[in-house]
Amino acid sequence: MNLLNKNDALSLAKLRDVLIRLEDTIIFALIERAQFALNDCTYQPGVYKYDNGSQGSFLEYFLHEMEKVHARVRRYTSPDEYPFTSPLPEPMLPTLDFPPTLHPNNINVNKDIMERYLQDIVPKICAPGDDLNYGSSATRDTECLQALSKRIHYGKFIAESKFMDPTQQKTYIKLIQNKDRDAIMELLTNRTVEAALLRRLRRKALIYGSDITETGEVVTKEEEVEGSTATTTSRKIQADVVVDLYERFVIPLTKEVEVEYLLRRLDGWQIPEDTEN
Ligand SMILES: C=C(O[C@@H]1C=C(C(=O)O)C=C[C@H]1O)C(=O)O
Repeated sequence: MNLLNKNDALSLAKLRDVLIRLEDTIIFALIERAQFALNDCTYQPGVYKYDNGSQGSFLEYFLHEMEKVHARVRRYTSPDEYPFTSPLPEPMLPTLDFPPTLHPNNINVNKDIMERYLQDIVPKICAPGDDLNYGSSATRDTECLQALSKRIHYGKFIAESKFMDPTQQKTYIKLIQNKDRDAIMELLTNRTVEAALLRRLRRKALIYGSDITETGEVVTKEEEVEGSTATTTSRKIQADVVVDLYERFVIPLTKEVEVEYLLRRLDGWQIPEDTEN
């Protein structure tokens, strides 16, 4: 998809294809991270001294330096004029800014992503302990966080696309004018799409998380299950963890981004006459 092409950028079907592809990115990023131990010291503030004077954890230092590079490069690649006719809140392209102060949203999405990732995800996918691979695990953490942030910030494009739907625009305008957050959330929610996503995600996590031999067999291991030995598939990541991550965290945050975006959608925008009540 070309985000600089307005038709592509606002086609709901194309945007949903991007979210589907990002499922693969996120699952593989988690699998990459899961090969290293927890390495808890990389998340503790003040363990190391940094040349930029930062007080944060090793991971925060790492993210900060990465984001500096991204910000510098973006300056040279942003088009002068973004081809949307209506304003999109900054930053226009989803990024993981750090330190996480950034968004014009009330919610501090990236701080939420970071907290939930560290509390809920890393301890479930990594072996407890320390394997001294601090640089490797911080690199993988960065990839996971950037993929999650990108996915969740796509809510802005999804929301714009839903708002531009001529059959829905009047209703959205009314709800936005009434600041009816709950009704906006209800209107933008598509439970069929969510349920299909969770089913697909479980299958992907089962398949991508398996090891395959050169003759195509799925690698198995012998395991003690309730007192007897059973043959189970050896998995690099538990499908439940991935599904739970989406159900409790990725989808709800994407929708919060959608609502926050829509609540600002009328600011500085002239409502077309034929849409006004
Ligand atoms: C992203 C969308 O909006 C909502 C959020 C979804 C998600 O985060 O996966 C899925 C369906 C909708 O409830 C969409 O409609 O595709």
